[in-house]
Amino acid sequence: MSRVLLDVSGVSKTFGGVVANDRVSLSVPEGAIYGLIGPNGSGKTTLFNAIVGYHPLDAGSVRFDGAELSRLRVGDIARRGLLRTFQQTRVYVGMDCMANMRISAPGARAGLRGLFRGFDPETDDQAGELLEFVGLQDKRHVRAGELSFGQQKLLEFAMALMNRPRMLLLDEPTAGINPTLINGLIDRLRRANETFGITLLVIEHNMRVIMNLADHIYCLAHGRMLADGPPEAIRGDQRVIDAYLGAA
Ligand SMILES: Nc1ncnc2c1ncn2[C@@H]1O[C@H](COP(=O)(O)OP(=O)(O)OP(=O)(O)O)[C@@H](O)[C@H]1O
Repeated sequence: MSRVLLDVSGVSKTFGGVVANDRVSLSVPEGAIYGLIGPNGSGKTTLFNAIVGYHPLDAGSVRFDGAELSRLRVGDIARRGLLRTFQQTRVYVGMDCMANMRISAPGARAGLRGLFRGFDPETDDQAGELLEFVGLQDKRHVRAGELSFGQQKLLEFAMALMNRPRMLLLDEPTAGINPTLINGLIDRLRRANETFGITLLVIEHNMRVIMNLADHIYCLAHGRMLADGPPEAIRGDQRVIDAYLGAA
């Protein structure tokens, strides 16, 4: 097995009286695709936020490639190659796809001026190639707001790839997408893992998707790590089944 890239150890986070993460630990080896599941409110998004520096931890540590992240800011963590996407897409609806890609290039956000000044050919080449990778090459000059929700998710994924991440945390990448596009998106996630070597940790409610995609699955319930194992073990784990039935 490859070496550990992301190592979360004993992470706790409380909001007022709500214990959203209670001493959560997990680790993801470099080059793997891991899943994170759990009923609504079990603490999955809170854990993603903790990993990428959106909020300070109450306790615990997050190490990425051996370095402690828990005191770093979001931007510093992103520069180390660890990025996340969101349940709701975050594309710029008034801009076309190319402009969305350009503004996602490292350093672009620091100077909006760059948008008007034009970008270097290398950035544009990379943007074009990645739009092609996600199947949006025909939509280069279409405003993101005119894309379907599923296409916006593909665009958001391509925007994340502009940063050449080492690891992506994906928060429900298939939520709200029609079944045809879901298969395309899964295929792209797998290819990003195989072709670019990007390690993935994926929150997913769609069991068919995560069972097919992930090498290994962690399951949270009530803020705690309930179980982890290969998909076939998780599928039959009575604790996991009970957690979902109890939450239904
Ligand atoms: N900023 C916040 N302020 C207060 N409570 C919060 C905050 N963020 C999360 N929580 C609470 O923490 C708990 C865990 O929420 P979280 O969003 O992490 O769960 P989740 O597993 O991602 O849920 P879902 O599957 O519905 O997205 C919930 O009880 C939620 O209400």
